[in-house]
Amino acid sequence: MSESAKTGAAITFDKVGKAFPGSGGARVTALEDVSLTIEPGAICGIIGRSGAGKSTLLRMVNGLERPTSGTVAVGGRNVGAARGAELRAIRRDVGMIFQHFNLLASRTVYGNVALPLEIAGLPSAQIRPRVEDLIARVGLETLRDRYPAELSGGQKQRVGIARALATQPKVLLSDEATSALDPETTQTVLRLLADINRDLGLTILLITHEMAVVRDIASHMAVIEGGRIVESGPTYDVFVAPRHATTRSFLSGVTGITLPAFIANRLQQARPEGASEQVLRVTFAGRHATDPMLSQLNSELGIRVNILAGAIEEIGPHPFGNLLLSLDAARADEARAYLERHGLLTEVLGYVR
Ligand SMILES: Nc1ncnc2c1ncn2[C@@H]1O[C@H](COP(=O)(O)OP(=O)(O)OP(=O)(O)O)[C@@H](O)[C@H]1O
Repeated sequence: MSESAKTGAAITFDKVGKAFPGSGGARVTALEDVSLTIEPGAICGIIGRSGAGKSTLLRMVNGLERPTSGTVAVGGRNVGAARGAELRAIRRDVGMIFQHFNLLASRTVYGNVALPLEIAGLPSAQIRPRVEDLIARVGLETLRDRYPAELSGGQKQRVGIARALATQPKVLLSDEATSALDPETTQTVLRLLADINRDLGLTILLITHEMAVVRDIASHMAVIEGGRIVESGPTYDVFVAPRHATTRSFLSGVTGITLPAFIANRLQQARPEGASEQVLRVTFAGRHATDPMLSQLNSELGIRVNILAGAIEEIGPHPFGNLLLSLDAARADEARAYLERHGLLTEVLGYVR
């Protein structure tokens, strides 16, 4: 960037609630008691199912929605209470990108990126170099005079990103920005966002229903369900030791490991009478490896395990792995204690006869 970039701003949600008027005088609670702090320069992914409250949460950061209770602050400024010039100033600090790009069809790439600066009343001599810079940053120099209809989805999102950065915001909001893109284009857009975060230091808050997006880009994450944050923390920590059932179910989609059908169909929560096998998820992080552990279980304790499925993932530079195992239920407590003592995390998924 030719002009010095601003650093990111913290985003804080403090006991935020939001209710909408519903039909017949009823009220729809979209958010309840949401407290979350996103540090300056972090990339935070909010994941949740449809209707969980993600968009409502995001839209509070730029004042498109106001909380019914609690406060939302950007860089210490209370967004919900801001009006007029103060709200406009906050909005200049908060850029946003959208699932369907929201570009003006009648404007070229250049014209779309320049628009927020024209609205802000910047002199045209200052607009040109900044827009050229932004177009170069997102790699669209050769397409600057094209119209949106002449661009691919990934290129359109690059225009959306350049436009969102035009006012040199401290925060970038991403509303399912890669949901309409194919997996390869998703990766290039996520890489671009990560580069922007690294180079400009701005805080990125993104909402998604895809755990892979969180894994690939977010330093921190929060899981939202029924308007409440059910789990949050550094992405690596949540992936390695998910506590909430919703988090686990999102994770089972992304780790690519699910129980084989012949086991899943027979799985019971309670241990049955007689001989049975316990089905276990074992998670290992960083330097802990399972290979020696599983063979030591056999050589030291005489406990044999069956590996049902397994995969190794990376979160940023850190590897972590997941294994699904089954073993004699009568020896399972002993085996789990042994694995936990050696730094592995275990979770009982159920039992099969
Ligand atoms: N303007 C509104 N008026 C009434 N109810 C609303 C309004 N906006 C959202 N809601 C309700 O609030 C809840 C949360 O909606 P929200 O759009 O924030 O969820 P979401 O997680 O973003 O879902 P999706 O992924 O489908 O966009 C839903 O029950 C929704 O119907």
